[in-house]
Amino acid sequence: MVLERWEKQLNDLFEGQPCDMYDAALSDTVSKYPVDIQPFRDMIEGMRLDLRKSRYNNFDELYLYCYYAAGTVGLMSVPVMGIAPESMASTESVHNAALALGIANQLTNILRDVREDARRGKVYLPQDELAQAGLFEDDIFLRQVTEKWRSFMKGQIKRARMFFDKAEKGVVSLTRLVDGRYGHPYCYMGRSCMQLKLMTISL
Ligand SMILES: CC(C)=CCC/C(C)=C/CC/C(C)=C/CC/C(C)=C/COP(=O)(O)OP(=O)(O)O
Repeated sequence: MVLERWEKQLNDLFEGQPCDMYDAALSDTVSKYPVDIQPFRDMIEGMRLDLRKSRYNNFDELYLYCYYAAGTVGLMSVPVMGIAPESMASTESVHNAALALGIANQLTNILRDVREDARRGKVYLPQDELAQAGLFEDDIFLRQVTEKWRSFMKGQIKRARMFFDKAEKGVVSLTRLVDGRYGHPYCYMGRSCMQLKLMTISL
């Protein structure tokens, strides 16, 4: 299976034996910076989870998925971006901020793509919170924008914003910031916060 092959290639490239040019680029990065293999393994695990799971009972379960899908990217990025020696922040707090940025970004994508995901049979919203709000899956599938839905979504948007707030504190501690869509943390923050704002306005 593809994911097993990726896992094997991942181990190989971390040992300096890349199998293609993409792996060679990552292998080179791994040789230059103290990158840990675990977030990469966790990302593959997330893909496995996504193949077998289409509902999330509560936020804890959803958080774990968000960690696999995007929190991992935050943890992969920190060793490359570097923590400024003069920064007073602990390594742990910078990792937590990077993790929070990944979670915030993934939550935003989930809220943005609710309908598209539902069409594929996927609901990445906590089932217990949907039930508490008096919502049923048909409200999603039938695209019912009711008062209940509006209020539920406002709560979800608020939570995503909280993760962005948590992330923001860590950015100042980074040393090597690269511009571009998949580079600078502020790019993710700006783009996703704009998406959250547009969602709020359209509710
Ligand atoms: C904050 C600190 C201390 C460090 C930042 C470390 C970084 C760069 C973290 C990035 C985390 C992050 C935003 C991960 C998400 C990666 C991901 C799955 C991107 C795809 O998302 P979009 O680009 O929004 O997707 P669409 O193309 O569907 O819109």
